[in-house]
Amino acid sequence: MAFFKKLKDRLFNSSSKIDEGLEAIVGDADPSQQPAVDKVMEAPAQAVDAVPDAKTLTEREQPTIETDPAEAETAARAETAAREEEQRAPRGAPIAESPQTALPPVIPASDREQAPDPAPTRGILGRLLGRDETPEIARRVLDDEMLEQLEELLIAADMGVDTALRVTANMAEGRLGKKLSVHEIKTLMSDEIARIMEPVAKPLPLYKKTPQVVLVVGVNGSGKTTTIGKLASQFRAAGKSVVIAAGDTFRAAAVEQLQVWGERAGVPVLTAPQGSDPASLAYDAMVKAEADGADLLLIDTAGRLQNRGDLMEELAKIVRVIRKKDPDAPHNTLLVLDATTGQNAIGQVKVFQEISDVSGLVMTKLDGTAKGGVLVALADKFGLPIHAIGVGEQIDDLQAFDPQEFADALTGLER
Ligand SMILES: Nc1nc2c(ncn2[C@@H]2O[C@H](COP(=O)(O)OP(=O)(O)OP(=O)(O)O)[C@@H](O)[C@H]2O)c(=O)[nH]1
Repeated sequence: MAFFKKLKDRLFNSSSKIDEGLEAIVGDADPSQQPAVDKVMEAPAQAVDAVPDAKTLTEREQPTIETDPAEAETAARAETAAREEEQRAPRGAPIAESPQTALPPVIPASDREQAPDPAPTRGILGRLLGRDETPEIARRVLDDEMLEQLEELLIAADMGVDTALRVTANMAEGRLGKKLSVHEIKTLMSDEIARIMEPVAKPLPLYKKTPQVVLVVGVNGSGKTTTIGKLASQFRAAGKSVVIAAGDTFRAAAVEQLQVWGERAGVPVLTAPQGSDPASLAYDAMVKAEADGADLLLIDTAGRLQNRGDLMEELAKIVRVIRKKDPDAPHNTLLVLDATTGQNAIGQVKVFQEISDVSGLVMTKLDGTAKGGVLVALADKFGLPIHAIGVGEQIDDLQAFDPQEFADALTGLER
């Protein structure tokens, strides 16, 4: 549960976008559908009018208190003076200036206008039982117009037109004309999204034959280095021995960054002089991994998509060379995608599928983006396994992909 909370908090930007959108859509009901509000019996009312006012209390209490008449007169005078003083005083906060602002401060300002007046909604039974028929749950009839609005909401969360259409069409099946609350819509939406994602939620497979070679590809800045560091750390924690090869030999900064991650994870990082052949480094890394009896070899690669032909050739050469040591290598080609690029991630999968043999995905930066829906589009379009998701910059911010948890977090659903 704590884990879900964490993911939900991390995906706040995506979920809050859908959350707010759904509230607006349901609140946007055609007046002809009224009454679109169901009243639900709730826990005993907040005793707004059950709290006796101070004056009543004082009057009730007076007879029980024996006092000297002179003392009582002095006290009465003091009380009157105090009351007059109170009425004159400007009362620090504007709280009591209007009945609206006199609501208890625990109700957030945004909710104050909508806070139902308890008096009119109280039924006879409610009064007798001291209960209120609150809160009111808004509902809206699921029709074509609402479906279109839901579609637009999902497209705005970067789910893409095709996937948004599929999700809403399945949500509508057998439910057109039914009145739905925000929570019911979220549940339907979340279940539908989870259903699409279920088949692709697969952790990185581990093979008996070692070293298992994992080639990590993706455009610059997508989070390859960080993901390699996080993966190395997790495998180390699981008792596996890991070697990293800093295959982006053109960028000194990339190599240095990988060395830092290697230190954090306690894993050796093989480097080569700037500008040297990454294929030759990959070969050396294979030799070292075999000699060390390593379980895993993680190879970082360059991500300069601007020159697709060169990158394709570079990756092909790395593969050719490591196959001299193991004809089945690389055993996995992980494509790292940055969630903040939204629909661009679709194009990146297409390109990397052309230039390498992508076997699975890691999506990074799902924290702090409102574009998390792109992962649903990727699952729907390509069906490639999603091995993990990145939800932060720290070493333990790489999580296994859980479709239902992700779908709940994306839609802001509290179960
Ligand atoms: N918020 C967040 N930031 C991340 C995540 N993964 C990576 N980053 C950040 O994204 C930036 C780029 O990450 P890198 O790992 O350097 O990306 P790269 O693909 O190796 O990029 P190059 O080194 O340029 O090839 C860094 O500032 C990371 O800290 C994540 O899951 N969440």
